[in-house]
Amino acid sequence: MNIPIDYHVFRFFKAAISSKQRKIALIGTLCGLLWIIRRSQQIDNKRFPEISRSKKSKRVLNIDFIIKLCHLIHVVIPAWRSQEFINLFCLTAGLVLRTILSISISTINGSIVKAIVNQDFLLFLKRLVHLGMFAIPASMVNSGLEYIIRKLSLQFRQRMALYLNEKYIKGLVYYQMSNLDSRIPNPDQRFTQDIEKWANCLSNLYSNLTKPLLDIVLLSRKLSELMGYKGPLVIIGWYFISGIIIRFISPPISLLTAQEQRNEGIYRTLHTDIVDHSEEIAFYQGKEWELRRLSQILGGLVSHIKYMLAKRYFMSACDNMLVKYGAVMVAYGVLGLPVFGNNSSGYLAKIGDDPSAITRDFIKNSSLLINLAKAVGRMVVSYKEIQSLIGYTSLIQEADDVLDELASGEYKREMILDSEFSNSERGRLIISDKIKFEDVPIVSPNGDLLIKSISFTINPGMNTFIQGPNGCGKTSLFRILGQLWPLFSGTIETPPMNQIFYIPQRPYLPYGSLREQIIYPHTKEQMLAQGITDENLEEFLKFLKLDEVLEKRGGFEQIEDWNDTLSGGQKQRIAISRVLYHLPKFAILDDCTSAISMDIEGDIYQTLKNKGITLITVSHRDSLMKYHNYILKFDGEGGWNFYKILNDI
Ligand SMILES: Nc1ncnc2c1ncn2[C@@H]1O[C@H](COP(=O)(O)OP(=O)(O)OP(=O)(O)O)[C@@H](O)[C@H]1O
Repeated sequence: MNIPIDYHVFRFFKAAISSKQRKIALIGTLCGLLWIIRRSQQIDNKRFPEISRSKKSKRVLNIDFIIKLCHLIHVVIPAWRSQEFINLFCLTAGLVLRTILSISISTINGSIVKAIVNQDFLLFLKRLVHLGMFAIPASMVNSGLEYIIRKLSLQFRQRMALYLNEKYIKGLVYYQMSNLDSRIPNPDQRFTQDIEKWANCLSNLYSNLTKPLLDIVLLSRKLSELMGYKGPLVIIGWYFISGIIIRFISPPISLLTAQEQRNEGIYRTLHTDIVDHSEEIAFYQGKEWELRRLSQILGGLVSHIKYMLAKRYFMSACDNMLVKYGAVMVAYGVLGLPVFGNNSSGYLAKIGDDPSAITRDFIKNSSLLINLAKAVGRMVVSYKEIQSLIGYTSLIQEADDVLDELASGEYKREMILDSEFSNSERGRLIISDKIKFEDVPIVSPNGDLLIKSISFTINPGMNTFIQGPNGCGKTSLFRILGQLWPLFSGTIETPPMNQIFYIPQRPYLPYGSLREQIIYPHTKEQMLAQGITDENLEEFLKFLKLDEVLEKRGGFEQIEDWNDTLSGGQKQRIAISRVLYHLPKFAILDDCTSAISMDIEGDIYQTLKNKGITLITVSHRDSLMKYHNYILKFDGEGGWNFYKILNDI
C-alpha cells in the first residue's frame, strides 16, 4: 500500500520529540539558532553610533539606491552600441549557453549511471565520449565567462574613473574638494580604490544574478517535465523563505563596507604623507610619532575589519544552515517524491521491473536539482553582494554629487558660528587690465573674518610689496583673486588668469621631464608653437645658475621625481624659470625666494622688472622692498595700508 508523504512527515516530527534527550537537543538547537540570529544582527552602538543610527532610519535596498545605481550604470554603459553593452550581451549569451550545456551534461550523467547499473559497456563508453565532447565547449564557455566579467569590470572602472576625473579636474573643483569642502576627506581613495571595487562588484553581481535566474527558469522547466511542477516549486519556496529570514537577520553590510573604505582611505593618506614629507619627518626625528600614528589608525582599521568578519561569520553560519544543509534536506525530500510521493504508483508502474531506470532518473533529477538549488542559493546569498554594491554605490554617488555641487559653487564645511559670510557669495568679479579690490572682505572658507574690507588698485607697472604678520591674510588675498576662495562681497577687477602667474613658497614639481618643470603647465608642442626652443630654456637655467642640474641630470628629457632630488633653493629657482618662460603681465611672488641666496635674488628681481612684468611680492625680507614702488601693509589686526614708496630703483 502507498502511504502519503504527509504521514511520513508527521511521524518524523513525532519521533523527534519522543524522548527527553531529543526534546533537550531540539530546544538547544533552537536556542543556538536564535543566538546566532541575534549576534549577526547586533551593531555595537558605542563603536558605530552613526551606523546604528542609519540602520534604524535607512532601508538597505530601496528606491533611492536603484535610482543612484541606474545613474551610474548609465555612465558606464552609455549607449546600446558601446563596447560595454556588447560585452554584456556576450556575457548573457555565454550564461544561457552554460545553462544549456549543464542540462545536457546532467542528462548524459544519468545515462552513464544507467549503463553502469545495466552493465552495458558499449553504451557506457559511448556516453563517456559524449560527456568528453560536451566538456570541451563547457570549459571554453566557463573560462570565456570569467574573461568577459573581468574585462567588463575593467571597462566599468575606466568609464567611471574618466567620468569622475573630468569633473574633478574641472575649474577649481580639485582645490575646493580638499580645501573648502569637508564631505570627502580622502578624494584619492574615492577616485582610485573605491571605483575599482564598485566596478568589480557590479560586473560580478550581474553574472551572479543573471546566471541563477536563467538556471532557475531553464532548470525548473526541465525538472517539471521529469517530475512535475511540485519539485522545483518546493525548492524555490524553501529558498524564498530562507531569503526572507536572511534579509531579516543580516547586519547593515553596506554601511559597514562604506565605513571600512573610509578607514582604508585615512590609512592610505598617512602613508602618502610619509612619502611626501619624508625629509621633514627625518629632520624632526618623528619616526616614532609616525609609527605610533600608523599603528593607531591601522589598529582601528583592523578592528573594524575583524568586527565585519565576525558579522560575516554569523551571517554565513545562517546561510549555511538554511541555504546549504537545509536545502540539501529539502532536495532529498523532493528527489524521493517520484517513489514516495502521492502519485508514486503511476511512476512505479511506468518503470515496471527496471530498477536501473530509477537510478537513471534519480541521477538526472538530482543533478538538475543540485544545479537548481545552487542557482537559487546563489541568488539568496547574493544579497550580501548587493549590500556591498549599495555601500560602494553610495560612496561613488556621494563623490559625484559633491563634484556637481562644487562645480556650481556650493560647498559644505564647519562654519564659525553665526558668521555673516556663511550664506552666499554676493561679490562681483570683472575682467580688466588691472588688479583692483573694492570693499572686499578677506574671509576664510569657514567664515573667519580676517579683514573687514580692503580696497586698492595695482595698475601695470605698479610693483607692489606686501608685508604683514603670519596668518594675517596676505596669501588669502590671491586665493580670492584667483577664485579659489569665495568672494562674499565687494568688487574685484582682474586680468584674465593667463596674464597672472602665481608662485608659492613651496613650488609644485610634478613627476616628469626637466623641460616640463620649466614650462608647466604647457606641453612641448605648446612651447614650440610659441617659438621657444630648448636653447631659450637653457639660457633661463644659466641665468638662474641651474645649468649644472641640466648637465648632471642628462638634459631636458630626463624624467625624475624632482621634489626628492633638488635642493629647496633649486626648486624655488625652477619655479622662477616658469615666470621667465611664461612672461605674464603680473607675477605674484609669494615668499618664493626665501631659500634663494640674496645675490641671485636681486638679479632675479631686476631681470623680471626689466622684462616688463609687474611684480607683486609677499615677503618678510625688507631687502626686497627696493624693487617695488608700492606697499600694501597689514597690521595683523584687520587693519591695512596701501601707499607709494619713494626709494624704488
Ligand atoms: N583652506 C583654508 N581653510 C580655512 N582657513 C584657512 C585655509 N587656508 C588658510 N586659512 C587661514 O586663513 C588665514 C590667513 O592665511 P594666509 O595663508 O592668507 O596667511 P598669510 O598672511 O599669507 O601668512 P604667512 O605669512 O604665514 O604665509 C590663516 O589664519 C589660516 O589659518
